[in-house]
Amino acid sequence: MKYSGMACFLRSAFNFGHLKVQSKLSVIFTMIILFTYLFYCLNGYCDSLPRPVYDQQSQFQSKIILNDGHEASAQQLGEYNASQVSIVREQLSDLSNSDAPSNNISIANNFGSKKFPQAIIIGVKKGGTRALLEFLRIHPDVRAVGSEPHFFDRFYDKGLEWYRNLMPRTLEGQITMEKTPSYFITKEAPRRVFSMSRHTKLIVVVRDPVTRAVSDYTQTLSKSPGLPSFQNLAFRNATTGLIDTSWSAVRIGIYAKHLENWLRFFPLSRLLFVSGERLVTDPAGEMGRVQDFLGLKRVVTDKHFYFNQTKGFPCLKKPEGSSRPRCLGKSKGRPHPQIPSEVLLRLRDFYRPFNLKFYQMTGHNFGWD
Ligand SMILES: Nc1ncnc2c1ncn2[C@@H]1O[C@H](COP(=O)(O)OS(=O)(=O)O)[C@@H](OP(=O)(O)O)[C@H]1O
Repeated sequence: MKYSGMACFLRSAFNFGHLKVQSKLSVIFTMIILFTYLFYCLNGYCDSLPRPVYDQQSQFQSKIILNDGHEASAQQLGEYNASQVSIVREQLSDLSNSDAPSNNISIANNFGSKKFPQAIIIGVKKGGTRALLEFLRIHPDVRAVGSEPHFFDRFYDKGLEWYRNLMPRTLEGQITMEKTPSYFITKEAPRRVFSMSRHTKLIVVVRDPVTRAVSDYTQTLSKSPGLPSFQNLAFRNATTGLIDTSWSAVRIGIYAKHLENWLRFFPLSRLLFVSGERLVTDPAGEMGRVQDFLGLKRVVTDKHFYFNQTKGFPCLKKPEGSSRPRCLGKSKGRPHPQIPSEVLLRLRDFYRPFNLKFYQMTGHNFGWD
């Protein structure tokens, strides 16, 4: 029954004897194209056609918000932990000034395969990690997750396959990357990354720990305006000037202590320390070092940057195929509250021995003292 119906359809489709040979040929040709297109769509290949940027962005955002590597419904979105949503919202706002977030998101890609990251930006929080990742994403051989996966600190129990599924697809020769600044201070992270791959390259963006602490405080203050003053939180005892190392804004800046944990598993050669200060004053120079470390051709150069006077930070010149230059969002490079100079001096004294140790461990003087 099915076959006789089909035969009838084909007979009537090709029964156009009254047409001239030329017209017949063009009708046959058109039908071949239509059938081929139908065949490809049924096999799912139509998905790889480029979509409008806004469509990709919304798809990208829902993937990020859920962080589960799968397409998800609005209901699942509502069920998702509120703090996660707010973290991701901030991460998205970091990218808000980008028109297409980066060239490797603006092309729908169903080719290649999802691999574990060969390189991870592991820290430090407020060091300039977002800037580094966005600058790297201009490189055609780098593909990175836009959000922070937090696999090696928060979601390790979800398993490695869950993690790999979050990664973008890469082609031969492309590097998969992600950034989660809290890995640097997570005790279990070095062992966990090592058990994924001992060859993972680790990048740490470090910044003067005093400025970093103020930046960290500024971020918390923006979310909780009733927060006590910086000095109230920084000192255990204001009279003696004893620093409260249990305050995370202070603790994160003791870089030497955290680095020790990583050096138990990885040789120093597997780590690259990027100066957060130089990333602002000489982004191209710092990007040169990063590309060398990753074994990439130096594609990202000074041609890609301009200094935006209003923002006070380097931004990306308009990338190819985009109409606007790109700066990071409002939560990056925001003004800091005024902290009394004696408080900052005391904090600087506190960090000095740790900084010296860090310079010795890395063989690099970052000039914070
Ligand atoms: N090009 C450019 N544009 C804007 N901001 C820049 C840039 N390069 C470095 N920075 C500095 O990055 C600081 C934020 O660091 P992170 O991205 O690591 O923050 S986070 O841990 O992901 O929240 C951010 O800290 P704040 O100045 O305190 O906002 C910036 O100083």
